Parts: sequence; structure tokens; C-alpha cells
Amino acid sequence: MTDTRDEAIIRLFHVHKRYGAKAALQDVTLEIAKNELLFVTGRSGAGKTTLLRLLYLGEAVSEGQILVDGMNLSRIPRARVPTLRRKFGIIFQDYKLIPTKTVYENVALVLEAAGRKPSVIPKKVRSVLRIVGMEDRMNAFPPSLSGGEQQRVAVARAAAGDPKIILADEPTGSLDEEAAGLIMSYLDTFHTRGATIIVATHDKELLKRADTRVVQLRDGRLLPPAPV
Ligand SMILES: Nc1ncnc2c1ncn2[C@@H]1O[C@H](COP(=O)(O)OP(=O)(O)OP(=O)(O)O)[C@@H](O)[C@H]1O
Repeated sequence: MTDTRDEAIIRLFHVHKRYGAKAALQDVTLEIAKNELLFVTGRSGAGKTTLLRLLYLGEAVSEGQILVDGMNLSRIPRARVPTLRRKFGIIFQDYKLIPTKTVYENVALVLEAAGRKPSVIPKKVRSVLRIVGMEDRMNAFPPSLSGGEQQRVAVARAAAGDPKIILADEPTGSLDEEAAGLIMSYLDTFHTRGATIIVATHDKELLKRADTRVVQLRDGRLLPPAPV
């Protein structure tokens, strides 16, 4: 008999997150399977970013439990937080690239911080930049790139360390349709290579994809799945 629980890489049990009197998430229970690609949607303020932040201990839950790849986030000692964070690659809507470092350096920094051997870093950086079509711009500085190009570098940076989980917070929010489609195609590539991917988005074009599970937050609560 298959135990479906073993296939989950992330589990949230009755998770609440409060900021003072504001309930950003209320009683969220959710399982995300290994190598799933999941969209989290909902209006501005519904709790999408909060949900992503809780997964890598960017914030702690107020109540409830989260398990990530076997780690119970309520119980992990501070010394193990870097081990948790290395499971994630994170893509932000506003790219968050370092403007004074080149494209190459922005990606290499993540690998250096993760303690990768210096001898393997150049090959790895070139390989992820090649996937997102930015290898020929590796000596450019982010301010000289378009928004779509910066986001492609941000995707490469998130994927460079071969994280088990990639979180993307409105990754196409400031891009036109064509650039947004490219970003999603690169995320699909890393998904095919085995990553679990969670995308928080309002982008109606992305949400039209028939093959991807969509969960919806409203005022911090997860809506029940729509009947099929
Ligand atoms: N650090 C914080 N302090 C206080 N309130 C916060 C904080 N972070 C989020 N909130 C509140 O929690 C609620 C959920 O915010 P969150 O950023 O998760 O929403 P979101 O769905 O990601 O919205 P958007 O699509 O606009 O990014 C909002 O009402 C927000 O104002």
C-alpha cells in the first residue's frame, strides 16, 4: 500500500500566523508532494508571501506545525537553520540582485555561501546561466539588464545550489507576457530536473495552466478545492 504521506516534502498542520492583532494566516493545513509544482493564489494581502516565509523560517508560526523534508520547524535548533535554508532557492518579484556585482558574481555568491568547493563553482554558474539564456551576459551588471533578464538571473541564482524546493513570490508580477512565459519555462526546466516548486501568483495567464494544482488563500484561509 502506498503511504501518500511519505511523498510529501512539505506539510502544514493547522498553521496560524498573527502579526499583532492581524491574522495573516488562519488554520492552514496543506501537503505539498515531492517534485510538485504548485501555484498559491489569492488577492493582495491574502497571505501568500507569509506562507512562503514560514517555510524557510523567514518567520515563525504563531500556532500549528510545519514539516519540511522531515524537519519539524518548531523544533529545529538554531544551528540547523542554515541546513533548512539550503533546501530552498528563493525568487522574489523585485529580483533582489546585488547591483554592484556582475551576473556571474550574483550567482556564484550563493554557491560560495553554501560552502561549495571553489573548483566546481565556475562550471555550475555557467551551466545555470546557460539554462536561462544569460551565459553571454555573465559579465554584465544587473542595472544594465531588462526586468525580464534580471528575473532570469534571479531564477538561475535560486536554482544554482540544486535546492530541493524553489519558492517564487510573484516571479512574473512586473514582466510582460512574453518575459513571464520565459520565466515559467525555466521554472518548468528545474521542475523537470526534480525540484519541488511553489509559485505565489496573481498572474491569470499562469493560472490557466491545466496541469498544475492551484490553492487559493482568502483572508489568510485556504479555500477548499473547487469541485471537478
Ligand atoms: N511583517 C508584517 N507585519 C505586520 N503585518 C504583516 C506583516 N507581513 C504581512 N502582514 C500582513 O499580513 C497580511 C498578509 O500579507 P502577505 O504579504 O502574506 O499577503 P500577500 O497575499 O503576499 O499579498 P501581496 O499579493 O500583496 O504580496 C496582510 O494583511 C499584511 O498587511
